[in-house]
Amino acid sequence: MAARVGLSHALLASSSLARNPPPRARLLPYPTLLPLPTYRRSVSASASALPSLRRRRPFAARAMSQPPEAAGSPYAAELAAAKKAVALAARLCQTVQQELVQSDVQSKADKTPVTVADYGSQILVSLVLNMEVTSGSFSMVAEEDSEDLRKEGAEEILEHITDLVNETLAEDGSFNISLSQEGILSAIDSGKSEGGPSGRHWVLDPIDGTKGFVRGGQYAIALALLDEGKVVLGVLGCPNLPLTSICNLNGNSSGDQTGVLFSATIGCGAEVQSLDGSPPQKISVCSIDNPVNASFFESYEGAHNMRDVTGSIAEKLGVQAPPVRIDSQAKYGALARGDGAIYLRFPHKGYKEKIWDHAAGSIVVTEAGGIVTDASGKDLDFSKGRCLDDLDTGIVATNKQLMPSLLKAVQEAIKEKNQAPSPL
Ligand SMILES: Nc1ncnc2c1ncn2[C@@H]1O[C@H](COP(=O)(O)O)[C@@H](OP(=O)(O)O)[C@H]1O
Ligand SMILES: [Mg+2]
Ligand SMILES: [Mg+2]
Ligand SMILES: [Mg+2]
Repeated sequence: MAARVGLSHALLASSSLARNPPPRARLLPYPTLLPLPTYRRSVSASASALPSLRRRRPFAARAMSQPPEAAGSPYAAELAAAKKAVALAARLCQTVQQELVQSDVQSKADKTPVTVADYGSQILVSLVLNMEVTSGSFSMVAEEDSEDLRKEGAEEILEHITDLVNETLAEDGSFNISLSQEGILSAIDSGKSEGGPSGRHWVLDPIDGTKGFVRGGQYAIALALLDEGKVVLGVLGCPNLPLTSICNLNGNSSGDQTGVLFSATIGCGAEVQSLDGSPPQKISVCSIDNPVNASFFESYEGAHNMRDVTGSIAEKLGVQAPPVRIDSQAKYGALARGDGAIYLRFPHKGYKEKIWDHAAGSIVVTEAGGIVTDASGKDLDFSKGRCLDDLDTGIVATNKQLMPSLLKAVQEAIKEKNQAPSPL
């Protein structure tokens, strides 16, 4: 286990923390200083296998530290820190996606992909939250851990991640700090909390939609705060999502400006702004009340959804438009700003939903006036640990007008599926 090592006085003297000292500085729970002054990453190959991505303005972590619009809310400081953390992580993800090579993508024990950017994003979010939120103890439930990076043969990828993180920190300039490889591993493992019903826990999906990220499609950096088992704050960074509606694009970015940050605090509404720091604007779900006019979102990945169930629900409701298939919690964000009317998610039997796949997205939708429940109409319970344990079958999200007829259609479709003879 990594020793708790604080920031050295020399480092503090030249850092932004020294200029604006927090009332009670918390020691970083992991060693931070690099043994060497700088690393430079050699970018070796082009991402020829990926669709080309335009170079864009870097996202502005600094711009996110403007006075929080939820000022007066008990979570104003946490919201400002969360936005800053997500914007910085988005910057790293964007850089990696533009230059992604095969060796940047690894396969985890459960056969799902993880990339250097998933790790890099988790490290940066952990670091920024530790630096910016100095009250109370730090607990984070996050998707990734360092186990594979500690194995023999992982030295090169660990060095690559270390370089990426330190270069992102240096380019941003908000934090005069760099991490050693041990600091990198410890920062990843600061996300090992089990969460639960008491106290405060950050919930992080450093890249939601890793498959979309690797494909050059949609993905999200999803960060939420649980307080006494309830989601009280959520931030979704969607670097490839157009600033205007995604409706009818089937997940592809248009020529419009992309890079969207959704945020919500309990009781304060939901907002959207560009990831490079435009002023936030209030958003709300659509007001459609006739399902015939509704459009619905579902996963891009067919294996993440029972499409016979979602197809049957759409048919029962009379939905005419084809589903809009996009990766990640960008679906929740798009729903929250009214790009579509319904989000359906019915994983195959046996799959356990993780809290980091829904915490940030669900509060963005509910604070935008929508409802998110399971198939029986029950609220999602984020207090049970790392998984959504009590979930009945699937997740549905829509506006208040459509929810009663949607739940009826969902329950009928599930009943019919359960009664149908199973294929041999
Ligand atoms: N078989 C499966 N069924 C449902 N969800 C799955 C799945 N395998 C992986 N997932 C989850 O689906 C998430 C992506 O959601 P979406 O389908 O909406 O894009 C993944 O998040 P990560 O990419 O963070 O691992 C992962 O947690
Ligand atoms: Mg994953
Ligand atoms: Mg995820
Ligand atoms: Mg993920």
